Amino acid sequence: MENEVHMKVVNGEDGYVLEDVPHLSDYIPNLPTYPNPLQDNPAYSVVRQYFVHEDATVIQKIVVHKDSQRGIHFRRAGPRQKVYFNSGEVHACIVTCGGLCPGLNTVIREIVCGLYHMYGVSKVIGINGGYKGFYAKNTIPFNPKFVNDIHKRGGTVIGTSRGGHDTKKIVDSIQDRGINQVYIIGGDGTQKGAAVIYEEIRRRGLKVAVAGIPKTIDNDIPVIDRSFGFDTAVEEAQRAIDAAHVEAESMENGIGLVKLMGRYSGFIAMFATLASRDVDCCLIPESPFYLEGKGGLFEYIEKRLKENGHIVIVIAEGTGQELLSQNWNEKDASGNKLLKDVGLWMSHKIKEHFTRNKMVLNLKYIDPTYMIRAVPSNASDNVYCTHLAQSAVHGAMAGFTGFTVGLVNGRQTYIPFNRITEQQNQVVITDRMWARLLSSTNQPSFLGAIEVANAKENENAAQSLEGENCKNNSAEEDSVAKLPKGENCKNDSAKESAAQSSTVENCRNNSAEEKSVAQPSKGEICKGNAAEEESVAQPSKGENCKNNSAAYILNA
Ligand SMILES: Nc1ncnc2c1ncn2[C@@H]1O[C@H](COP(=O)(O)OP(=O)(O)O)[C@@H](O)[C@H]1O
Ligand SMILES: O=P(O)(O)OC[C@H]1O[C@](O)(COP(=O)(O)O)[C@@H](O)[C@@H]1O
Ligand SMILES: [Mg+2]
Repeated sequence: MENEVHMKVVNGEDGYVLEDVPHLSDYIPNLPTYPNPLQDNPAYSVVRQYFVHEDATVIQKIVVHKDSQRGIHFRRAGPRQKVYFNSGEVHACIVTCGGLCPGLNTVIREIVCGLYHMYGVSKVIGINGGYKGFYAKNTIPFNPKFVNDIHKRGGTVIGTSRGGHDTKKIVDSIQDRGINQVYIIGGDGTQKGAAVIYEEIRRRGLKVAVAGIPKTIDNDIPVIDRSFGFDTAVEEAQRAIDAAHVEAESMENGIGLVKLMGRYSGFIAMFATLASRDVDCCLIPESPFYLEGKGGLFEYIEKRLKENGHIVIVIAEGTGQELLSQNWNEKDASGNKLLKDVGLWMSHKIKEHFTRNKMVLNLKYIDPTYMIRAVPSNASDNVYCTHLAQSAVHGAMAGFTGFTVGLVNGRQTYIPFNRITEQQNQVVITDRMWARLLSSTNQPSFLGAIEVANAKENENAAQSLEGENCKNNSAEEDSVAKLPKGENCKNDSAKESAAQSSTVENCRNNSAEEKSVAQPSKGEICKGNAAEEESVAQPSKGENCKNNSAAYILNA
């Protein structure tokens, strides 16, 4: 099978780059268009400029200097004046793949309802049990009544699975059933699968729009501000941390150990720790640690027990796998490495150490990993899921294909598949956010001077515009590498202060999202605003940046 990737990159003035998404008209000539039925919908007719301008794009990096190039942009999502499907013609399907995540049912509900209520589409089916359901199972007919209450349930009403991605069989099934819009909800693996489905559909010249909706409880998908369900997961993790804290502080030398999800990325652990304030130590895959000796974990535990009588430790599941699973190469059906239980390993190690040192210890290990992803999404994730689903529907109706919908700097965008599958979003331990965590827990960084220097160097190398970008995703901030030694941002739940270097550094935060704004000179204003505002960054003059609803500003 041909494995061709069609990139659409448009270059403009002053370094403007649009990483565009494909359109059905790119490979099918003379497609008819229709007026968007939304123009006659009373709910939307009152909206000023409801349709998105065809040139509207969203900038990826909102922190700029006065001489910055305009940089990478993505196409803004939303309804278009013209659509490429008429209502009666659409036969849509929805599939969910990979691990569970809060909000899956909300996304399903809103795709179904969006298609019905906004575009008058009544043929929508669910593919049962992930990718293999395309060729191995019966489909589930959807309508607004069927999906009415599903957002109140965890999981996915159409089931999910790992493995079973057979591109030919899947596209045969799409073709045989006459499906012409495919909504694919899943993580990095799923989006890679969606990309090859799109390429095969294109190779066959089919009028079928393929839209991805990124799902990952680990928040490990790059480019986007955060993934849906992440907020819920962090909130749910609080319950486990609270329980661990209550247990630990009620006993002599109490240790509460909580394992949270995070295969390669420790975002849930980091945010749950920052939110809780009861955690004394947070361990994530991105930050190596060691147990024995000076500066090690055991020394720190002993110190905290002496000072405080108890300690709460949060550990992300992918942490320290190299310590406990050498020569372990088992994989799940999708090819993801199976993890060993680092929480269990850690509790044995701690007990062993303190027994050896004849210290009384009361350790309680809590593993809420599946509990935090099996719950229904919270209110804010529900709104977010609705927005994502509707953006996907608008995109497919407008004829875009081969895209993932995603929030970039508070705006809904269409992102080409390759952009979100080529790398993984990870906590950058040279960023202010991790420094903020270290300062809030007071834990050792476990890094020697050489490792710190290396981490900073790697991070600097990864940044294309030296000194002028912050990675725009949920947890990442402009790199602390640029701060003189010892100048970290400190955090204190409602009020935060960012320590300054002599030259720069404001940072600005919102619960799940952080951006940092370097302010080298003057006149650079930050505004918080509602999620739907125009104009993200104005690099040429004024250097303003606007952020979304929950944002607040941190001034050093
Ligand atoms: N490189 C790939 N190409 C095609 N399909 C893939 C690829 N990686 C994963 N998949 C498929 O995507 C689905 C979900 O992948 P998985 O890694 O389990 O979860 P997630 O999408 O949440 O990362 C599985 O059905 C798997 O077979
Ligand atoms: O659901 P499984 O197969 O037990 O796998 C658990 C894994 O799923 C996750 O929750 C999410 O992983 P995916 O995004 O790949 O679905 C990981 O945090 C965890 O390691
Ligand atoms: Mg994955």
